[in-house]
Amino acid sequence: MASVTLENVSRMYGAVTAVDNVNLKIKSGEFVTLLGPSGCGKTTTLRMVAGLEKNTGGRIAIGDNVVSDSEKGYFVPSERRRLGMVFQSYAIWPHMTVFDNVAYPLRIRRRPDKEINDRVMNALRLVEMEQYAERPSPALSGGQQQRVAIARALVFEPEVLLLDEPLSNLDARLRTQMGDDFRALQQRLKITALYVTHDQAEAMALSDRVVVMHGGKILQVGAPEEIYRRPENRQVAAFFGTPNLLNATVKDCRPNGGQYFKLSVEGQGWSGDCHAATEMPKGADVTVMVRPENLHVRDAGQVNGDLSWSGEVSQAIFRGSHRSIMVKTPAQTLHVEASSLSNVDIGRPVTVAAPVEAAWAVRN
Ligand SMILES: Nc1ncnc2c1ncn2[C@@H]1O[C@H](COP(=O)(O)OP(=O)(O)OP(=O)(O)O)[C@@H](O)[C@H]1O
Repeated sequence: MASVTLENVSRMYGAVTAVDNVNLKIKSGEFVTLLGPSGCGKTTTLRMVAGLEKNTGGRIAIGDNVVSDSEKGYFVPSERRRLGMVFQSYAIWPHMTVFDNVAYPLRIRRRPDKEINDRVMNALRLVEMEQYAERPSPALSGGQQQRVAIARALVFEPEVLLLDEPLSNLDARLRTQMGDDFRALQQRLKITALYVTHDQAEAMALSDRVVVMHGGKILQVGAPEEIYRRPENRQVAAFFGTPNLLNATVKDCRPNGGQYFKLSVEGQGWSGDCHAATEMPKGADVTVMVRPENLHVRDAGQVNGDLSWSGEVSQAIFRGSHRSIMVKTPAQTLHVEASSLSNVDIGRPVTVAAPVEAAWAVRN
């Protein structure tokens, strides 16, 4: 398996900059996901690595081989890049059996029958579909068709696998299961994978690292937990779920002994401690992020946390797996995700609290 390197990669369409100076190194065997809202440049980035689109700036390398260098006018076509690709529309041919679908890329390259048979059966075994080899493709479920598409992408033992929203045609339950299965397969085979999705939960569950994109640029690259818990700015924070974002001012900042700084902050009618990645001057305006699942509702006055707010319950919604509780405070309404067993009356005065590890501050 090979690494993938993008150096100052850009793509212009006339005056539109679809991808703007992207730098990224995907290590051999790593699973990296490009995540971002519609139009942020994910697909264009993937298609440039695939060789289906030419970069108008920068260089792309697969392993030690440069495959595209816009300054030198050098471009290796897609079919010579040793890539496997899986797209949203599986592109399974309905008039062929499962075996023939997977064999197709080998047949057009006129490989010997014995090699075709061995490689196809091996690829089908990897996705646990060998017993369906002779089945006509239309007689498969969506999840099975997707596995055939993955087998076909693997049949050439590609150096890198590129996947563009491959699970988005599946229903929610199958999507999670296929995602988990695919992650297990990727780890077992140590495939280098570049994956595109706009689904945050999918990106977090599958990836070694997530690349958050916006407007053609990379906003942040990091392990899923790092990006979720320690976003670099308000935009990345707001991209995952529905965090509480509170305006505050820094009163004090000191090293925390570890990697982070501990801040004392003050907002409208509240104060407390939180963590930050960088040192912040006294008086600096910050946004403090606290995720709904890390907030706890207590009886009024019962302070049990490093940060707390006084307020009144304005709404409580049963959602099956949890209960969404809205608490109106002088600063703003806080969203708390509590156990579905918990129950609170509307209008009741409460204290909302969070531990210091759950509160993360970024500069405004
Ligand atoms: N062939 C094209 N001609 C002109 N503009 C294009 C072309 N392809 C893409 N774009 C523009 O480039 C930008 C990035 O598109 P891209 O498809 O990479 O986004 P995306 O993040 O993959 O979005 P989605 O999730 O909707 O697929 C968009 O503004 C899009 O309109």
